[in-house]
Amino acid sequence: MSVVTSSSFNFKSLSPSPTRPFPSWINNGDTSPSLLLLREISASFSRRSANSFLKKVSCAKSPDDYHATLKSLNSRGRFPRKSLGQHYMLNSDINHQLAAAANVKEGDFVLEIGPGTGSLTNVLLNLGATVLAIDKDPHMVDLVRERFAGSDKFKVLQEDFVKSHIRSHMLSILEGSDSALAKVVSNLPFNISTDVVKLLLPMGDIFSEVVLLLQDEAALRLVEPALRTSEYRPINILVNFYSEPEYNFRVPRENFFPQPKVDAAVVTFKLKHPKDYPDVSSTKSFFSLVNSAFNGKRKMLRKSLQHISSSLEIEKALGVAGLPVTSRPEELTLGDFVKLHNVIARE
Ligand SMILES: C[S@@+](CC[C@H](N)C(=O)[O-])C[C@H]1O[C@@H](n2cnc3c(N)ncnc32)[C@H](O)[C@@H]1O
Repeated sequence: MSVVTSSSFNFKSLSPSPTRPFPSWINNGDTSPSLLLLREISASFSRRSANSFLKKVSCAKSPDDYHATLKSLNSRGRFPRKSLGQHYMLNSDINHQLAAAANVKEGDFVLEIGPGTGSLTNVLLNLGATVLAIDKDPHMVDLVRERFAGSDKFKVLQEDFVKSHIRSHMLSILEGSDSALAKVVSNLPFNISTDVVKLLLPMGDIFSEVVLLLQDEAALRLVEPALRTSEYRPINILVNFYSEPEYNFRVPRENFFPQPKVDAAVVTFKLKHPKDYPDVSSTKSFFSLVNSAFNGKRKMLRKSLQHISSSLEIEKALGVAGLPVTSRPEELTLGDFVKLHNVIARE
């Protein structure tokens, strides 16, 4: 595995037409666009880290290594955009591990959010999957459309994933295919990860697995929240209601270009089929109860749920559900919320 360190990269320092003088140790004779870009970036490194960086670049063999990624972006005059969370994956081992976590194989249908330059897409297509990719950046869409123009197993849409009609896109792709359920594999922009989780996890009738590269701390909070902590939130109830989550492994920040300020982690959500969801009369009223409960996080449920029933009735329902009358939301597991909801719904 070749890990590139570019710790001092700064989005703003990257100018499309480099005019700053480059340090003499970088070969000024080569004027290829990617080397100019590389020099611009490297100008902000120390001499030692830049030397080791260049050495690693020259050793890299992947078609999506540091140099290839820069070249690909530079061929379109593109620079990573912070607002779009554009941190490109440089380590093809990680892309392979993402695909392996979802057990991607010949004949699978895979949704990829944010293909970027297509490094993960390439791995998915090589495994024999059909890929629907959605990217908000029209330049990245053009780039991957061109890169995979020869493949009839690739389709890309230029859309904001959060606003996309993903259910109808997937149903039209799966229609008439033998493949029962599709998979999601994605190196996500961190800023839309919560929205993506909320959108995709309730789609157990369409997807079997959702494998995401998330911010490490966010991943831990989603998968291993501790009861009675401030990190325990309604999204933890949602994650466990709709899926079996698993934290796979941490991905150090050095594997991305440009390097983010935080590490990432691969998380697998095995989606439950709707027939296996916890038994509640209405998911809408269940999550409405959960959200109301957490609205008054420090409050006891007999107070925060007063708009549903009187304090006395909530106390009674808590008792019937086998819970202390003084319960607070962060003390209840998914199972406890299900019991409480069903007791209240029966009354
Ligand atoms: C972290 S980069 C990952 C790129 C590529 N998958 C890789 O591993 O190198 C995130 C990608 O998501 C795209 N993106 C950002 N916001 C998006 C949104 N709301 N909907 C769809 N794509 C988005 C960015 O343009 C970028 O290509």
